[in-house]
Amino acid sequence: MGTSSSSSGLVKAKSETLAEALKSSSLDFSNGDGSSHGSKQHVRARTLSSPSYSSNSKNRWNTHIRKAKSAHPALDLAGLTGGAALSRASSASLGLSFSFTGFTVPHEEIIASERCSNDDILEDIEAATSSVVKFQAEPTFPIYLKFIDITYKVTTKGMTSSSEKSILNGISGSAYPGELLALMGPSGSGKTTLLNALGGRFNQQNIGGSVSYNDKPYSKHLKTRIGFVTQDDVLFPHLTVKETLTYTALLRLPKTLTEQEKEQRAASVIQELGLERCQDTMIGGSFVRGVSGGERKRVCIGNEIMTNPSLLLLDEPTSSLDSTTALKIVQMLHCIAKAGKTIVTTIHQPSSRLFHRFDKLVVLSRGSLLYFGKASEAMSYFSSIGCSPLLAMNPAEFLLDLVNGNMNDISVPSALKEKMKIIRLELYVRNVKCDVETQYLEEAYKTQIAVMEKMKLMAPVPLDEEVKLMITCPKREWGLSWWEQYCLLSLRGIKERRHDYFSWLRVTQVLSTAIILGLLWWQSDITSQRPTRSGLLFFIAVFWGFFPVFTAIFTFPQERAMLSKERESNMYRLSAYFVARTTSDLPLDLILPVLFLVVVYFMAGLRLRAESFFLSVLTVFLCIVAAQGLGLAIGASLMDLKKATTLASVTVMTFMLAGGYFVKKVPFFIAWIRFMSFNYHTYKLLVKVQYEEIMESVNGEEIESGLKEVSALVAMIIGYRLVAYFSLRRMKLHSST
Ligand SMILES: Nc1ncnc2c1ncn2[C@@H]1O[C@H](COP(=O)(O)OP(=O)(O)OP(=O)(O)O)[C@@H](O)[C@H]1O
Repeated sequence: MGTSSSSSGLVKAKSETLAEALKSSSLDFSNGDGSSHGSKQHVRARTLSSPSYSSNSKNRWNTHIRKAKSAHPALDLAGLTGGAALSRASSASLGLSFSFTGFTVPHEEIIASERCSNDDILEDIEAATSSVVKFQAEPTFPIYLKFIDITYKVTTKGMTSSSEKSILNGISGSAYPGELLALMGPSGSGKTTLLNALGGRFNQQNIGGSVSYNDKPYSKHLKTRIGFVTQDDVLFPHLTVKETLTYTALLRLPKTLTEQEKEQRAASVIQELGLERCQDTMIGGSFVRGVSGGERKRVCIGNEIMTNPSLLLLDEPTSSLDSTTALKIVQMLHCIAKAGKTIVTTIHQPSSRLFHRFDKLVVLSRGSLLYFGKASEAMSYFSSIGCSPLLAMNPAEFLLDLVNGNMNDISVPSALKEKMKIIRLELYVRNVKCDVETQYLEEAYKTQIAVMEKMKLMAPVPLDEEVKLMITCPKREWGLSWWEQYCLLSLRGIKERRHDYFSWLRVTQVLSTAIILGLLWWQSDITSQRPTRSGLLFFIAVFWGFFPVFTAIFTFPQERAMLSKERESNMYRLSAYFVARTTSDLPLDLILPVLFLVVVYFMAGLRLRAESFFLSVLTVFLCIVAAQGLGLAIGASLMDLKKATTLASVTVMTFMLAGGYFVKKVPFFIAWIRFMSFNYHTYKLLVKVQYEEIMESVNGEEIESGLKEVSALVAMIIGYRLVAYFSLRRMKLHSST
């Protein structure tokens, strides 16, 4: 890998000298995972990444650097302080970026750093380390993101006809390691759509143009390298902030870290995002009061930055935050970017202080590109095309006013003024709708910048082919084994549903039904063969076949957004999630029927034998698990609660009617329904348990061995769950696709 030139030798020598220097100043110079990586060189400052790292550690870091400087005065100081020379060394000669305390410093950053004074670099690094150094130091790779002529169309259905709507019209741009790219534009201009396209979140056939990552197209292996903070906060409402971030750390961080290290990482993210005060507060949601909107947003960001992704995409990370917190968040993103990550964020109305943190800017209006380039050059570009503010204005405010066509405080070129007059007249006379300002700005961009920018985008990224391939085809590794994932997901599920889990409402519902049944069938005589006794048994079969279906239906549709998000980031195996989600509630599912049957047994005077009580419990348990399977299958295959409840009510009613109590002989052409009815099998088993030694038949039905019924219920338990599992496997991860 890499070229072997004389400069690479020099660079290597410098790297070694730096290693020595850092060693002598008590810093550990090794690969991120502690092993030797051949040509890949990583500096890991363990002292700094330790959880005990505090604000004065910055000073310690500076001391280390200064010690290194004085020990090796011949060393390139700019490179040493910023890690820049080494980055240049490795990226130029080895085709790799240099991993510095867990993040890479890319080629561009290095070149940029040459223009800065040593103090600037030191300041940059200080800021970066203070924000990001606490994140674990595994090696990351740079991602050069380019997008050329992105188009996106959707078909919208009207009352009578359907039409095609263009959401994005040929958007081009780029974001490289070390850069923070902001997507700006009015609401509905296509920012989220573009961000989704950049994150590979659309079916390729819906989208035109090309998005490349280190000159390679999107591949699913990139999932682990990309962090995506969605506009809607997708979090479990009943978990606390600390629990949320700790579970993310445990599930998403690599196996190379111990459980303790993962927990420490979660703790440092909490500290980093200023969430210490609310770390034990529940996240909350529509029905539960929890943390504030801004805190929730920060938890979402924490979930994504936890894994140290190479490319971080954020949709409105500062919405609903006060200006200071928003600035803090953007400052942190800026620091993460400077540490070698590629960051793209949509933003609504940044303050001027915030605006100056952006390296690049995309300005959109109605899906068209009005500007792509350096953020610092945006104002001069717009003034070059005749649009500049008449009063001192925040640049972001000016840009938004401009693209929204609010020209009150903006000087407008005479050509545009003339055009606007004609259009207004046309508007008045013919009721024509035309956005003349956007058209003007779009044309201006096309003629002034677009061609030049596209040429730049065509240039290959400064990385070796081999390194590019390493990024698109990394080894897929889970953070935990299947069993560990299962245990952790079960525990998380139980914690999230702890309020439901021991719900007194459910207990009251079951107990009151049992008492009413007991009173209605009070001490019914088993030898009297009264048909009412079979009525009681049939009701039990229906009761325990009804509620589980309607509870289970909600399971996957309710967790769809979370499942989709977590699967998108390869957090765990679907099978581990599925088994955990469908088994973690089973203990309660066993407790409730036991309670129920104890009451009914004694009150209704059912057969008082330990064996028959145990068999009745087992029968009801099988019925519950089979009914849950049906609910899970319907919910997972439809993923729509309205449709699912409608289908489930029809199915459950049919199963009940075919359950052997109301209709004794079912016509042969629909006899199969009876065999699919868990009510039927449960009823038959309950009857068998109660009457086995007393009579040969009940209500004209022969009493046989219950093996057939048990097998049928077990087949349903497995079959319905398989349907649910494969439906989830097929589930599209994003509703937009
Ligand atoms: N699947 C779709 N079907 C129909 N219209 C869509 C679809 N997806 C996006 N749109 C429309 O495309 C436009 C751009 O949407 P997008 O969410 O990207 O805007 P935005 O700039 O992110 O807005 P905001 O800042 O309000 O979040 C909107 O008018 C939206 O209604």
